Amino acid sequence: MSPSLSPTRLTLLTLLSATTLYLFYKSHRRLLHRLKTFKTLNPDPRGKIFFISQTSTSKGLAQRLHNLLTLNNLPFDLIDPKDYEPEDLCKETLVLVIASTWENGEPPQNGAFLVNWVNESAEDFRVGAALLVKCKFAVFGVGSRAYGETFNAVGKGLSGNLRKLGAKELLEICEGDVDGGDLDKVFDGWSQKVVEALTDNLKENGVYFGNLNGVDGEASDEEEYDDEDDEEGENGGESELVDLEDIAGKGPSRRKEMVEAKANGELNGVTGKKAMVTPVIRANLEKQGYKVIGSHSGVKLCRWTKSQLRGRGGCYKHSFYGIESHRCMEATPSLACANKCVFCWRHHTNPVGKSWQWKMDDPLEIVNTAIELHTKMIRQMKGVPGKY
Ligand SMILES: Cc1cc2nc3c(=O)[nH]c(=O)nc-3n(C[C@H](O)[C@H](O)[C@H](O)COP(=O)(O)O)c2cc1C
Repeated sequence: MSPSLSPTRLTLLTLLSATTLYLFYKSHRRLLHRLKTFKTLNPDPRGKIFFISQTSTSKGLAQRLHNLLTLNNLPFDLIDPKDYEPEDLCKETLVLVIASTWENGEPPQNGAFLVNWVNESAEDFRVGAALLVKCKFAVFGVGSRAYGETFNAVGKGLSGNLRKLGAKELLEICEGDVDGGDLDKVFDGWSQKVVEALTDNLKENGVYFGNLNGVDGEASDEEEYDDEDDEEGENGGESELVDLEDIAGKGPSRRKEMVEAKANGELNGVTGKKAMVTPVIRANLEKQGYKVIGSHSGVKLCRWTKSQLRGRGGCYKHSFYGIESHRCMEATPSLACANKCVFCWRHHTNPVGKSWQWKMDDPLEIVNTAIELHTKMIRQMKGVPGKY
């Protein structure tokens, strides 16, 4: 045997080849992961112009803005919101809205669904304040000052609620008055400012709207790659946390559900129930550690129960009245008991006065989930081995 093929060298050579192959495989996976992340974060690199319009005044203005942006090489899609799925807003990075207001401060028909979705989401604590964090927006309101308090109510409401959902203003809202005699001049001035804001960004950052004032469309260092994700992928397992971007727009949407319900004659309060958990809400709740039950409830141990189980003090019920609600699930598990020691959003969002219509379909499942969470917690505290 030649010295170059001695067993030690052979082993070394094999090890080196295996390492090279492994590194190649890892870098390939890393590249795939980056591509996937980039796609998720930048599903559509074009901006959107929405027109919310009844008699085409706002639609005409939106078309004018679209032409101006195109002339300046700023790629935008002109969108009629009646053809748009609001849950896709989570994927947008730049949104311009031209919105008129009608009777009693209501939106025109073509934008009613989108406007209601934004308004309801902004008031729904389960949705969270970071839903549209990647999005920059600007609103131009079309209305008449003659209507007093409701002057441009739709534009103003949208602007405030988009902010509540985490979107950032590219420009402050601009309010056009159709009876003021200067609507075109005001609109053209605002449009020019939009172009300037976008082209300034293009000069500074090399992109016309990604990374606007620090809002980045690219993955951050932490997000870029996580070896644990990789291991999960390798094991063929699924991550328990569902990423908002992964789920948004993929599950059954609220608009689709409504269309289907209408086709089945189920709407208008006859037998129709509004789904409580849209894909966006579900993803948010699961990220917060809730177990979502049916389309109506989410359950997780309340922080006081956890604290009490850890011997760090309980809630006011214990301090003031000595009620040991953290032990309730051990003794006589019931829905009433679950209410005491699990946080179930039903009890924090009284539907009275809200448009939600729902009832509790699976009380048993709520209790069982509460018992399961409680038991897991206690086993964990006692150091019982197992997967929690
Ligand atoms: C019946 C009616 C009600 C209106 N109510 C309001 C209102 O509450 N607030 C407002 O700012 N403008 C109001 N306007 C003015 C409209 O917003 C205005 O006519 C606008 O140009 C309509 O734009 P659009 O064609 O894009 O829908 C109202 C107009 C009409 C005809």
